[in-house]
Amino acid sequence: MASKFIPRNVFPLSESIPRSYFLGHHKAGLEKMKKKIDSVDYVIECRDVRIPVTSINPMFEEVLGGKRRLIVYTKRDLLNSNDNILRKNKERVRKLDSKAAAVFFTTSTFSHSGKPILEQLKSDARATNNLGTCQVMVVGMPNVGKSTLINTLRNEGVHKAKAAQTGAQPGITRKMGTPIKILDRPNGSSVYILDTPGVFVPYIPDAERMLKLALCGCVKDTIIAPVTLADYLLYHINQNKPDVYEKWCEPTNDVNLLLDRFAHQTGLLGKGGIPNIDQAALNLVQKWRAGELGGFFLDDIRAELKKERDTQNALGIGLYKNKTPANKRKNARDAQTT
Ligand SMILES: Nc1nc2c(ncn2[C@@H]2O[C@H](COP(=O)(O)OP(=O)(O)OP(=O)(O)O)[C@@H](O)[C@H]2O)c(=O)[nH]1
Repeated sequence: MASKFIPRNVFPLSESIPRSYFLGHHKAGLEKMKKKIDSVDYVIECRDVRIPVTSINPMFEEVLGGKRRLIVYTKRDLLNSNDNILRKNKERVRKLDSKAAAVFFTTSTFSHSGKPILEQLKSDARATNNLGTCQVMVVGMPNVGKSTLINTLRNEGVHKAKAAQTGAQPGITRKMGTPIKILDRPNGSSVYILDTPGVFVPYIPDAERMLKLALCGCVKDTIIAPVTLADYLLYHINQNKPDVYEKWCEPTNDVNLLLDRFAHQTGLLGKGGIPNIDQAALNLVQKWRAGELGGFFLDDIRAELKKERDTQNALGIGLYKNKTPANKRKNARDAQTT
């Protein structure tokens, strides 16, 4: 009788995994946001629903300050966890955003998906300038789907064609765009939206977070070795549904075996019939990104929330600032001395 397959429950992280991907246009984009923020009335922050914690960029907290904000978890179609897991995780995710005006889980590639967001903006986004136009800035990590969301909102809101360029690789938007109209409100005022370049963080101390961001496409595919990325994907697939790759290979923890079989069966062979393992690894990752190999959370949201809280409390920054008893005492002391 065949022995039962046991998936790995820990992924071996190599020290050689790069931890940074902070490019010139990320830095410039962040600077531009800082300059622009005073003339912006509202912020939409996009995060990838598969990595709801890992795709938070704490640097936005510093830049965006207290601007009224709604959070959009993008690429909802790429999750097909069972309803119970999804509901529980959505509740956990919402806890992250207690200060947000609203939270949405959206598939921007579906038509009409922007409707609830537009309804929210219609009633909630106020213009602070004399012209009565409201400016909304969209921010997020690279490739989370900001420009796609903008196009959907524009199409739904003012029935106009695509205005922002989109693409499967990060870094398609490199400069802050010009304002794009997405809504005419009954009171005669309009809502305009600004696209911004995706911004990464300067250094990711946790190598596993880097792998998650890379797997979701926030990092260029040349940064992490394709076989490492495919191995990390295999680790997650095995914990969720190993039968998604049964047409190529039996359940395995050996990425080289899977890639070898995949390369042979999909014709990825070089001279002398040698399988092109790197290309096989990239193709496998792309299949997952296209939703063909199951959709699941990469973040263990409960564990990530705890890790995030611990890190940010230690640094005294970000989402959890002011929330610990020690911080509350410090804030009370600060308030007394000012
Ligand atoms: N399946 C799926 N794909 C999406 C969705 N939203 C965006 N995408 C895809 O994700 C990729 C990145 O989308 P963009 O809108 O270009 O992302 P961006 O955040 O503007 O990227 P940068 O230019 O790096 O800032 C594209 O291939 C989109 O088609 C979604 O809801 N579902």
